Amino acid sequence: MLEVRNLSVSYGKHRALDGASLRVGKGEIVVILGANGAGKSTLLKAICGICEGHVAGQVSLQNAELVGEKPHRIVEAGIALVPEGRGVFGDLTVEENLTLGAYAERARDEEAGNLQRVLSLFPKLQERRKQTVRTMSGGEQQMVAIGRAMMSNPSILALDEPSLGLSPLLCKDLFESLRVVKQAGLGILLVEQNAKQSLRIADRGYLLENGTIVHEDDAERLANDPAVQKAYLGGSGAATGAKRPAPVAAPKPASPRPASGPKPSDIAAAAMKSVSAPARPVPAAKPAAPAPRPAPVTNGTAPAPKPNAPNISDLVAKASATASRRNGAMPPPRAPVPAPAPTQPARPAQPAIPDFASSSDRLRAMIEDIEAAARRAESYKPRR
Ligand SMILES: Nc1ncnc2c1ncn2[C@@H]1O[C@H](COP(=O)(O)OP(=O)(O)OP(=O)(O)O)[C@@H](O)[C@H]1O
Repeated sequence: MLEVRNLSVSYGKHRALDGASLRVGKGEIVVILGANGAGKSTLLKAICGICEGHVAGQVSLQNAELVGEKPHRIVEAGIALVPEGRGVFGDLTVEENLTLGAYAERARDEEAGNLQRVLSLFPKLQERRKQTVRTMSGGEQQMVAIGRAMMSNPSILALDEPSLGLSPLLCKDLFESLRVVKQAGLGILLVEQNAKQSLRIADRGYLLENGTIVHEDDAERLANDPAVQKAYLGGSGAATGAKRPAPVAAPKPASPRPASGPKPSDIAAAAMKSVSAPARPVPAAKPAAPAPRPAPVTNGTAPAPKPNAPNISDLVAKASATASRRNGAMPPPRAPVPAPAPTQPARPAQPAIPDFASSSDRLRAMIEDIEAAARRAESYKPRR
């Protein structure tokens, strides 16, 4: 029914999909497995006419050629996409989202019937018809997205990682729902990282590696194939349930900041490095003696920074505490606590004013200045 032949996509010079061929029959679930960046989303986007890259090859549905067609023509032809990230309209109700899905001409005459079909498929949506979608859970929103796609009365439903971000329980529900959708006679093209569960409901599967389909088989054989188990199911016993299901690759981070990113202290240090010089001249009133400047101490137990190796994390924490004090209740002013005298006599070469060549010194000096100003402000009494 859906036939993809020799489909290739390039983003500039980057070949993201290379001669992919596949088919999806009526009432069949076909899963595409592949690691991050393998080209799975690109494949779906190219089929649905929304790919930003250059697309070559053939996509046909019931013998109608679709490559080069506008996305809405492809929806009219009978392919509906549930995009990664769902794309629901958060400020609209469930019913409004579903109704929008019936925009295609092929769906308009059967809008009422399709709505009933979707609501009986997802009873929760029936209960929540009037609920604003953004107030729903991730799993419920995913149901809205699938329901909305089904409202276009498609013959092929393409889903891009629908289980992403769902709890294991909701995943189970989702895959069960897809089984019901299949029973309604739709063909399903499913891109998934959850290999174990998707192979359980799928009829066939394709393995996509670096833009190339490297293997095709029926789902049961794929699930029992030791190579597939090793690459996609987390070990040899996974298909029998003996091992924890593993995604094809590391799951996408929920937040845009990678867990392994730079530490706040590294970011602070890098930011300070970009400051080429102190923002203002060093005040002349600063003590000229070689003794270290009084250390700003936010409480009696805070360690005074070591003259030569201040800890950036401590400084950042102090700066943050200063800011909190300013925003919240002001504690009674504290007298500045002098730093302990250096254990060794200060060397003449050591400047009285910190050497601003070091970014951490600059940061420390700025914080000290800010704290000194805050102390002056706290103890300021206007003359009558
Ligand atoms: N719009 C784009 N412009 C340039 N390169 C892109 C674009 N979209 C995708 N790519 C690149 O094409 C390759 C395949 O990306 P694609 O999103 O299809 O992979 P994927 O298998 O869906 O990955 P994931 O599982 O992480 O979503 C990647 O190298 C990606 O960086």
